[in-house]
Amino acid sequence: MISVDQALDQILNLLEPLEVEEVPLAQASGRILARDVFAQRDQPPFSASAMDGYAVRLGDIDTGKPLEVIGESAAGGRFDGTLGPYQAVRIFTGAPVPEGADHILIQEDCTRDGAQITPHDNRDHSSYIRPRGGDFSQGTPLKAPVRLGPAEISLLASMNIATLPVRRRPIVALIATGDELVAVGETPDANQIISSNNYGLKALIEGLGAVARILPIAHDNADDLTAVLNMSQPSDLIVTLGGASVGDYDLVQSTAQEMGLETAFYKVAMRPGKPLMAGRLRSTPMIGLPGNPVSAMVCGHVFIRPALNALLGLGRSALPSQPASLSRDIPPNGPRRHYMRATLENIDGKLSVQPLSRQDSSLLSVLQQANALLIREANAPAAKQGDLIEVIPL
Ligand SMILES: Nc1nc2c(c(=O)[nH]1)N[C@H]1C(S)=C(S)[C@@H](COP(=O)(O)OP(=O)(O)OC[C@H]3O[C@@H](n4cnc5c(N)ncnc54)[C@H](O)[C@@H]3O)O[C@H]1N2
Ligand code: MOO
Repeated sequence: MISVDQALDQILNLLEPLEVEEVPLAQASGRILARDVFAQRDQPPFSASAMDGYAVRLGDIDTGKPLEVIGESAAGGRFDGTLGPYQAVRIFTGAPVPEGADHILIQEDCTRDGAQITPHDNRDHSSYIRPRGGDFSQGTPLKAPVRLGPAEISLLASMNIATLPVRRRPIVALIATGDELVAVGETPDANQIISSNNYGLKALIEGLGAVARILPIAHDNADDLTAVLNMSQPSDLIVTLGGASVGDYDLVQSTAQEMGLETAFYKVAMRPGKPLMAGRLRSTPMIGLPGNPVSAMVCGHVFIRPALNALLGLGRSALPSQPASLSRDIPPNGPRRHYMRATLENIDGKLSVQPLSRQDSSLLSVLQQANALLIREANAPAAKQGDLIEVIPL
């Protein structure tokens, strides 16, 4: 059996970043920027007022003398003249600061009487001027690769970048296998269960900006599996669910091999997830996940997430983990790295992690209560309450 790190490395070796396509900004949410893009303009494009009030010369208002209001600068327009001594221009938030002014006197800090304003003694001392280019200037890059969330999208809009080079969305074909499975919404007979793994994986995959195609459930025979595997195009990755272990009806690997699968590895020293398999079927990378529902989802986090990141040009890396303090003693671990379902809490700024009491890989209700995977290394000795241990937040 190979280690989790070796398995991930071999999976990543099967994958190349996908092609780049141009999309309009309004359709770029959640996509991965594939090349650096550059601001088309300065922002703000002029020095701008941050408040409603009066553009003045700071030296004038310190004297306590009244100032004469000689014009107005509102957002979308500007005051064209130059401010002279003891003059003020009425100004609004976002409007250009007129020539000669170096300070915005907010309207709460003065009294207006006709065309005159008198500054109050007890004033706010901020200048309230946003300098030209203070946010970014023309040519400022947004560096690739980066996932485009709301902050990036609004920044790019402000940079006046109307279309963007992004990675094509990976297409993942999902194949659940097993005679006991029926699709959600159908009526199972007494010996059947509802197929959940394909829906859980679809949610995980689509949350990362990829497209999941749920194919028909394959029955536990080579003909049916072959027929469904033959439906897997178009796809950038084939993920099978179940049929991975050593039982008489675990036929995924042997059937795929008949179809030309080149196996990269089979079996990983991890719990849950031991019967994981990966390879290349014809030209498409394929990952065979174990059928136990929690095993499938844990492998989804540990392998499918990094695999999709690789297809999206986000590099080759394992999911980030961080240390947290154990909230109770735990026994030594066996020979496989254990990803324990756990709850992670921030207590007074310190992360505390508690493994859930039931760790069987069939328990979706336990997975749903977990918000982290606690990593127990292979053959780790017993750990004590308060020990620091690595966790992957989910
Ligand atoms: N003698 C051995 N038996 C098993 C071993 C082993 O090493 N020796 N490994 C165990 C481990 S670990 C796992 S994990 C499972 C994985 O088996 P398979 O990948 O072949 O999965 P199945 O047998 O098809 O199913 C296991 C379990 O999960 C349920 N299942 C399957 N697919 C779905 C689905 N889409 N949605 C919901 N539930 C699903 C299935 O009904 C079974 O209950 O093998 C152990 N056995
Ligand atoms: O490793 Mo299996 O994946 O325990 O449930």
